[in-house]
Amino acid sequence: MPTLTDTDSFVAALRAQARRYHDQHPFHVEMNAGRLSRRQIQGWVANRFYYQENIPRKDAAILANCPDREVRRRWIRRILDHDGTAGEGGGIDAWLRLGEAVGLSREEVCDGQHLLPGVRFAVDAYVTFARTRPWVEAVASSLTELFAPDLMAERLAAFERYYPWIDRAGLGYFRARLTQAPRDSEHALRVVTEHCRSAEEQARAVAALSFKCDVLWSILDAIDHAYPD
Ligand SMILES: O=C(O)c1cc(C(=O)O)c2c(n1)C(=O)C(=O)c1cc(C(=O)O)[nH]c1-2
Repeated sequence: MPTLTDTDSFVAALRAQARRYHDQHPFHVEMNAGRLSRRQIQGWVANRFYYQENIPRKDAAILANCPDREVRRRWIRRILDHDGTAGEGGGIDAWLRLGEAVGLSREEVCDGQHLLPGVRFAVDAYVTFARTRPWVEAVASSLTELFAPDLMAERLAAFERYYPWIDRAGLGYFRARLTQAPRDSEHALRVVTEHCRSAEEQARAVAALSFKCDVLWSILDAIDHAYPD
């Protein structure tokens, strides 16, 4: 049986993937230093929409593959957080408001006219991973959200400080994620540590998280390449 130390070192191995998180991508470094142009910010917002709109489909794939009712009952909230409900807009609506705040119409964000092939491939790979891999690995791949809150807080401050042309009303998405991401990642970490007991299962969870870091990095590579200035 694994000891407590095993769980500790497993969690440490997961957290060590922070070294490969996209906060260190040159595009994000430039963004947070206030050095991106309006066109670069617009390109990022338009392309990241494809990630946002596919997150609920990724989470629905996890639900479909998960036999554990307790996990499903908790996980379904993620879908509502993004899709919203009849009475309340969700994250996707909030992202469209961010689009408007940076000068993009809802239509041009929704119809994918700015969507780059590399971003599409990376996001599609994430959804396919959740559809085809064991559900616990897909849950592990969501753990990049352990690293997201610091980046979100830094991004919020940077947008307010360096990009005065962006309408403040459009920043609600990031504010909401500051509380949603820690709540979600804490749950995902509990699920992963409970279900990955053997060294092999733990290694597969770390590999899933590493894959996800590659997804996020590739998205920014494609954006960085298409919008050099
Ligand atoms: O802007 C970001 O840096 C960032 C990163 C991540 C992430 O680390 O996966 C997510 C988000 N945002 C995000 O907004 C979001 O809803 C989200 C869901 C997930 C996921 O894998 O389930 N990651 C992320």
